[in-house]
Amino acid sequence: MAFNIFIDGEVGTTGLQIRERLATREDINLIQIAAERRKDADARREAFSQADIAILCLPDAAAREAVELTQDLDVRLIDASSAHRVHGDWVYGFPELSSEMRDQIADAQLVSNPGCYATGAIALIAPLIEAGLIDEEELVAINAVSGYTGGGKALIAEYEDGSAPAHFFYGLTQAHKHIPEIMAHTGLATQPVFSPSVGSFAQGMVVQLPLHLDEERNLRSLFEALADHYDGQKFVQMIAPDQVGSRIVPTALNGTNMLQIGVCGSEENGCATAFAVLDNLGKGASGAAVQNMNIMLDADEAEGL
Ligand SMILES: NC(=O)C1=CN([C@@H]2O[C@H](COP(=O)(O)OP(=O)(O)OC[C@H]3O[C@@H](n4cnc5c(N)ncnc54)[C@H](OP(=O)(O)O)[C@@H]3O)[C@@H](O)[C@H]2O)C=CC1
Ligand SMILES: CC(=O)N[C@@H](CCC(=O)OP(=O)(O)O)C(=O)O
Repeated sequence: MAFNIFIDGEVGTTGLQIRERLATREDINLIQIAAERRKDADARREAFSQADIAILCLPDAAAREAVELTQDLDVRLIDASSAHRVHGDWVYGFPELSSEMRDQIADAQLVSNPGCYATGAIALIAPLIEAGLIDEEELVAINAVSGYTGGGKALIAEYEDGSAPAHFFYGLTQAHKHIPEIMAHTGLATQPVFSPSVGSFAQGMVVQLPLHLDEERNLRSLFEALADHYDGQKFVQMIAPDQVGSRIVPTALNGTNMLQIGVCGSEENGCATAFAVLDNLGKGASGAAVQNMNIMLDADEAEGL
């Protein structure tokens, strides 16, 4: 028996990648509507009514509208947008965060995919708070670089026509849309200082968490806390301090659903960085959506990824 899946926003950046991941699967039947009717409420409602799960790959406002359209239908939703990430009715779709969260995803009617930067930041901070190596009251900073596909059609066009700079920082007023979910899903009491940036590559991302070291917080304890937390996770790859080398490359995991987590620095100098590498369109978007869908369908979690 095949499951009926509707990708609302199928011709957008995230939707296309999800379609590619699902196209060859025999256990999935894609419900599709003609591209020219993609914003037609009647056509979308008809598709929602046929689907077991709909994956929303839409701007936030359109994702909220989709929820309205499905009010009286029993379709389960996975939302890739940032509309519902701190909404109490929605399960946050980050199965590696805890086994409870994975179980909640499996049973959920409504799952919200984490943001791309938030995936990296939460992946580093939450386990370190849990291990007592970061205090919830600590003042932390998060630095990041993303591929330009994260910026949507306008930014993609700037890079494709050559008018965009090789690298730029943004989010300068400390109001980035991922900050609320980072706080909500780590427990940080004070807003972290977040410095995102974009480089001249389409996909890929590094999120860095700079940390000062002390007797308890050293390279080994940081690495071990993270490695313990992610033990057995098929989409997490740990990089020990002595394996990091001299460069962290944002494009290293492109085309995959993997999340690389590592720690590097100098105990002599008392300074370290915990880092996460991911594909902003993979584990940061379409890969995470497919992984959550697999968990909701009780399919192999790695199927299609
Ligand atoms: N790109 C990324 O790195 C990531 C994106 N996301 C999130 O995923 C969502 C989709 O992003 P992305 O794929 O980049 O966006 P795109 O703009 O590439 O795709 C969105 C698609 O939705 C369509 N659309 C817009 N409004 C409606 C509507 N009312 N009804 C039906 N379809 C509509 C658009 O059509 P049209 O082009 O005609 O407007 C487009 O095809 C966003 O919320 C984004 O924040 C999440 C993680 C990472
Ligand atoms: C490079 C860039 O502009 N990135 C986007 C985030 C990518 C994205 O769309 O994130 P969501 O997962 O929240 O949807 C931004 O900073 O707003």
